[in-house]
Formats: sequence, C-alpha cells, structure tokens
Amino acid sequence: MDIKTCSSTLPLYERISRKNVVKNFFEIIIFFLLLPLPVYRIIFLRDHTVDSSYWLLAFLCELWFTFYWVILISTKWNPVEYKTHPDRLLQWVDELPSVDMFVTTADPELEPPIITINTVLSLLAVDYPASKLACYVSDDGCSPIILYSLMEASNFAKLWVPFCKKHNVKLRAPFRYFSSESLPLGHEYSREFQREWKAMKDEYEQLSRKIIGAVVEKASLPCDLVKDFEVFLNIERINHPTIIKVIWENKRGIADEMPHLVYISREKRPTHPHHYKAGAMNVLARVSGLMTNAPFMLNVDCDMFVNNPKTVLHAMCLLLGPKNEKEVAFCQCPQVFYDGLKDDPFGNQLVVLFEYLAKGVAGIQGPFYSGTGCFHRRKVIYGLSPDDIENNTNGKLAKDHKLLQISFGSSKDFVTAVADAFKGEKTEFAKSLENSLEAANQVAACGYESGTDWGKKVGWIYGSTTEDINTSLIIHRKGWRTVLSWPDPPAFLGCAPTSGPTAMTQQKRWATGLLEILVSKNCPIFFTLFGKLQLRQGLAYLWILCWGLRSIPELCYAALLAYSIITNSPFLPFLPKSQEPAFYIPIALFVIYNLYTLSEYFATGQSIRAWWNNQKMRIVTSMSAWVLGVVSVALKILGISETVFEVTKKDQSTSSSSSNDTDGDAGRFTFDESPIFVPVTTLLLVQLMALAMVVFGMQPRARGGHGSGILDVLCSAWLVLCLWPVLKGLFGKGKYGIPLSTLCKSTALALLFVVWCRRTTMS
Ligand SMILES: O=c1ccn([C@@H]2O[C@H](COP(=O)(O)OP(=O)(O)O[C@H]3O[C@H](CO)[C@@H](O)[C@H](O)[C@H]3O)[C@@H](O)[C@H]2O)c(=O)[nH]1
Ligand SMILES: [Mn+2]
Repeated sequence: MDIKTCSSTLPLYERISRKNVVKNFFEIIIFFLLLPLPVYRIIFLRDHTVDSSYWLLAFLCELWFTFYWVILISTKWNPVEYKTHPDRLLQWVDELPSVDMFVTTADPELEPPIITINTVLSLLAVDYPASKLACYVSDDGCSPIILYSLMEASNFAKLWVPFCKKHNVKLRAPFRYFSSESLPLGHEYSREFQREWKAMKDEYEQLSRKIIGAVVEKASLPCDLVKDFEVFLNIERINHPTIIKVIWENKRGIADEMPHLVYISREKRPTHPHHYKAGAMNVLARVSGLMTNAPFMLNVDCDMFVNNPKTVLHAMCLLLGPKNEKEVAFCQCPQVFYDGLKDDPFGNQLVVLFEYLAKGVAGIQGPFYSGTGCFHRRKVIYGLSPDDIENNTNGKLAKDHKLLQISFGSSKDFVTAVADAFKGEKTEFAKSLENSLEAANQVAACGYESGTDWGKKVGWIYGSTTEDINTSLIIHRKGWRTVLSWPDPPAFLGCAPTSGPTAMTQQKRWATGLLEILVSKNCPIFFTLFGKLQLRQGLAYLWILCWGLRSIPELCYAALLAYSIITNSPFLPFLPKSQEPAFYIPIALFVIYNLYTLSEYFATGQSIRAWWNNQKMRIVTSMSAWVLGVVSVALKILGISETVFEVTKKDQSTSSSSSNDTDGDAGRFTFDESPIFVPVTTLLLVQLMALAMVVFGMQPRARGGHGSGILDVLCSAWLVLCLWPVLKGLFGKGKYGIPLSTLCKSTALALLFVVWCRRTTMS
C-alpha cells in the first residue's frame, strides 16, 4: 500500500485489438461467393422454365444464408482482448470493494451436491480479503442434502481456505486439486507441506464420502443435525416456505478467515410462477442486499468452479479503472469446460464461439452476459443507466423511498439497501447476519415481486429460458459497455454435457430461450432504433437470437435438395461447366468456407477431428434440438404450452480418484425416446432414399432438359456424411441406437415426403 503514489499512472488493464486482416479478407471472399446464389437464382428463374414456388423458397433460404453471414462477420470483425494487472490494484484503490458471490443449484440428482460443494469451496478460497466476500447458495431443489453438504463443507473450508492461502494453491476446487493419488512429481516439497497435504486430502475424502453417502441414503442424516432439518420435513419441491440458513458468519470481519456462507431456498407455491433461474437470481440479489449489499455480484452455475485464484482481482482491474466506473456494467469471463472429451465429439466445448464471437462483441459494445462467470455491478442490475449516473438521477431516487418501493417491493429494509447501492454508500448492518433473517424471509417469499418491477425492469429479466441474454440485452440497451476478462489460466471451469440427449436438451433450451427474446418486445432491432444499443451490437444480438431459428431455412434447404433429386429437377442454380462457368462458384464456396472454419480450429489449438466433429454436430443439432426449440416457441405463441427450463445434467466423474472413464465409446453419440431425434432421422432417411434413387436409376425424366446435376448429388452425399452420428444410430444398439418408435415415425414421415415429391412430378 505504501507504493501508492509512485506508480499510480500505470493502467490496470490494456485493451488489445486482435484484428486479423487475412481473416477479414476471406470473410469478404466468402460473402462474394454466397451472394451469387440468390442473385443467380433470380436470373435463372426468369430465363428458364422451372417450378417457381420451390425456387422462391430456395432463393429466400440463400438470401438468409448471405444475410446471416453478414451479421456474423460484422460481429467478428475486430476482436478485442484485455490484459489485466491485478498487482497494480492496490495502487489504485485504498480498499477493495466487497463482492457477493452467488451459486445456483436446482436439482440434487441432475446436479450432484459434490459438484456444487466444490464450486462453493473454490469461491470461499479465492485470493481476496475474506471480509469482503460473502457466498450465497440458492437451492431451487429445496434439498436437505445440499444444506447438509454445505454445513459439512463449511467445516472443511475452515481448514481448506487457510491451507490454500498459506501454500498459494493454484487449483482451489478440492476435487481437482486432489485428483491424483500423490503430489505431482518434479517439485521439491517440504516435509511440513507433504504432511499437511496428506492430512487435507484425507479430510476431503471424508467430506466427499459423507456427501456422496448422504445422497445415496437420502433420509438418514446424522441425528445431531435434526433440528436444522425439521423445516424440510413433509414439503414438496414446488410447494414450501422460504428456508434461509446462515451457515457461517465471518463475525470478526477478519480478512484471512472464511467468508460468510448462506443457504437460501426461496418460497415456492404452485400458484406462483417461479421463473426458474432468473427468479432464483433475483431472490439472491435481494437477500444479499439485506445481508451484505456488496456493490458487485459474481454469479456462477453450480458446476463452474474458480480455476484461477486471482479471478476476482482480474475482474476488479476491469471494473475499477476510474474512468470506467460510469461505463462498464459487468465483466464476463468466457465459459471454459474441464475434462472435455477428446476432440469435442459433441461439439459443445464452444472454444471457437468464445474465441471469435465473444472477443468480437468485446470489440463493439462488449460481451453478452452468458449466465455464469460474470461480475455484475449491483446498481446496474437494479436498473440504472449511464445517463442516470450522469444526471445523478440515482442520487435523487435514493431519497425517495416511496418511489423505490413501487419498483423494488414493500420491504423497508431492502429499499434502504437499494438506496445505499444507488448512492454507492456502504450500508450499516446490525451486528449479525441473523438479524436480517426476518426481512430476508420477506423478500424471498414468492408473492414479494407481484406488482413490482422485478423481472421486468429490475434484476434478472423474465420471459425467456435464456435469462442471461435477455438481461444482457436490457443492460446494453441503456448504453452500458461491458468487458471480457480472460485471465490465464481461465477464470472458471464448468462441465459440458457428455451424452447425446443431454447436449440436445441444452441446445433446445438455448434455441427456445433465444427465439423467445427475438419475438418479444425485447427484440434488439427496436433497441437499436429507439434505445442505445449500437447498430453492430444489435446485429450481434440478432445473430445469437437466431441461434435455433436458422434451423428452419436449413431444414427447408435440405428438403429442397432431396426434392430436386427425387423429382430430377435442378437444385443449385448452376449447370455443369459446359453450359455455365459459374458452376465453380459453389465448389469454391465449399472449399474456402471449410478451410476458413478449419483455420479457426487450428488457431485455437484444436485438431482436425475436433473441427469435423463440430461440423457434424452443428448439422445434427440444427436438425434436431433447434427445430424442436422453434416448435416449442411456436406452441408458446399459440398459447398451447409454456416453455420450461430443463436443467442440464452434470455427469462428470468427481470422485478424487477419477479413473472410471475407460469407456472406449465415451464420445459416441447416444439417443433416447425424445421427439428431438425425429426430424434429424427423417432428414437422413429422405437423403438416403434420394441417393438410392440416383444409384438405382429411379429418377423420373427431367423436365425441360434440366435435371438435378452432379453438384446436387454431392451436396446430398455431404449432408449424409455430416449426419454420420445419426447414421450410426440407425444401426446402433441400446443407448447408441435410435429407438424403434423414433425410427417408425421418421420412416413414415420420410416415405410421405418421397411420395409427395413423386406426386408433384406426375401432376
Ligand atoms: O429453475 C432453475 C433452473 C436452473 N437453475 C440453475 O441455473 C444454472 C444453469 O442451468 P444449467 O442447466 O446448468 O444450464 P446450462 O445449459 O449449463 O446453462 C447455460 O445456459 C443458461 C441459460 O439457458 C444460463 O443460465 C447458464 O448460466 C449457462 O451456463 C444451474 O446452476 C442451475 O442450478 C436454477 O437455479 N433454477
Ligand atoms: Mn452449465
């Protein structure tokens, strides 16, 4: 602290442009190869006699592909990175700000408590003064096992936190740290350290045995804890009162101790919508407001442990640079996954997405909030805009508690805390966290939000199963900038789905949620026109919001391809080279596009296999999960059914000796009975039937001299290649095979399609 004066001019971070002119050049080339498709089709349509309605559809699809490419390259055009200098932080500020850390969990079966506990332990042990931290765990599953596990973990943490800080442990999630039997070789370890390490490992194994045991035996929790668990008796997961427990309180406010740890299970009643994760986040914001009211809030999913002990410090560099105070709303860390299967067989490690898209938007108005690994400014979440701060509206608002109550609900204590957050002042708290329990119970009640702005203008925004992008959009609309924190090693690590159905459920939720936003009043187009969302940022949002919607033109295009082969009419508007030199355009497009995407995989250190797996999964996902996502939004619009947030199963091996993954088929795609697999299976069968007709010479005679050409057959063959995981599923057994019911439905649909095509040629 004494060096404060001498070097306070050194910046806390640098913003580095990663613009790549060669890449941009190829992006433009691809654009100019895409454009001829729709243009040519129009010309061709005028000159030749072809079925016009089907050509119009193809034209619209191609126009869409070109447009989607334009918004993609606009998003990726000038990527930006930040380099942070946490060592300079204390030269900038006298005192680090407090951070409230939120963990959400929702289902002890899909989200094993041991995973949640490891995330909590890693948060408790971060390199940051413990007196400035508080960890709140929201349990939407209302599970006594989570509470029990947290209590046990808190005892363990009293040893773990000092151990990590004393020995400067790099990995503070114990299941990762102790994942090997012995200390890593190649280091000199002191006797004392070796002894402590061993003792710590034993402690952790005991803890993990207790937790896993509790999961297995469910009912039989140790009897000395009965008192704490009475509240869980005779309740249902969706029908229970609020349960809040202060598990540990850092009473003496000592920086080296362990941060506060609080368990929250908000009230749920079947009569009240609970809004899934967004609802949970809003309760966390309110309860923490009453207990610690930190100006910053970190939120992570239960599986996202802290992987870099300096994560909070890195984020603070980006949030605290004085000139930024007014501008930066939140600091997002990329989602990175641990123990990923080799070569990304499910195409869900999102490496390329984060590398190019997240850094790309970081170069515009700032990255999107992606639901986890994000440091929020509390007053931004409470709805303030940069203008409010400029005009001191927040100061004025803070004086009018009556007005605040209209937005934030009736709790007087909470409104006082909101006023403090608006003014940027520290709240005076009673001696003990326990004193705020009554008010906390009030704000965690399911009726608290009715008639307020929660979920509409304040807090996490409701109405979409991807509450993250929805909330992000509302923040950017106000003109806030955001920043991307990408320390090395990565700030957080989480689990990616490792089975076909789980991966598809997640993708379906994303497709659903993103489309829900697109068709809502939060559509970015309005925000660009009437709000402060920058044009290119708006286009970037448009890109992500069409996540699942793009399956529709893709499905149409693939169906048209099959149609053209089955009816023997031209698909691509280019004829073999004797007649049209433009024949080479689609070939060039195919080659250059694939080389372009391949280069992105190489540049991020991935293999050619990973690239190929991602290409395949991109098509499989589109034709299954995304189509279903679009269907569920359509059903919502028609008022037939509501969309639901289906929790992703976290099935990583987490025991400290994880060696059970000798399953050679770990990366093989798996199936279940879900209707998700119907469209993709149908599409595959249709393509196979079309190709069979070519092979066996069963195509009808071409009309007007133009039949389907070699390019069309190649396209179809390529598509079948991309659907390889599904093709294997046709012949697989057990979970590796497509269930018979799906197969029957798909065959029926495919035959129907072929018959329909043949009928149109005959008439
Ligand atoms: O009713 C619910 C449902 C979910 N969750 C929690 O939300 C988090 C994310 O759920 P998960 O099933 O793991 O979703 P993912 O597909 O992994 O999540 C990604 O996508 C979500 C939006 O769809 C974001 O909220 C997440 O942060 C982002 O990681 C988990 O901690 C859950 O416990 C709740 O608290 N309450
Ligand atoms: Mn997740």
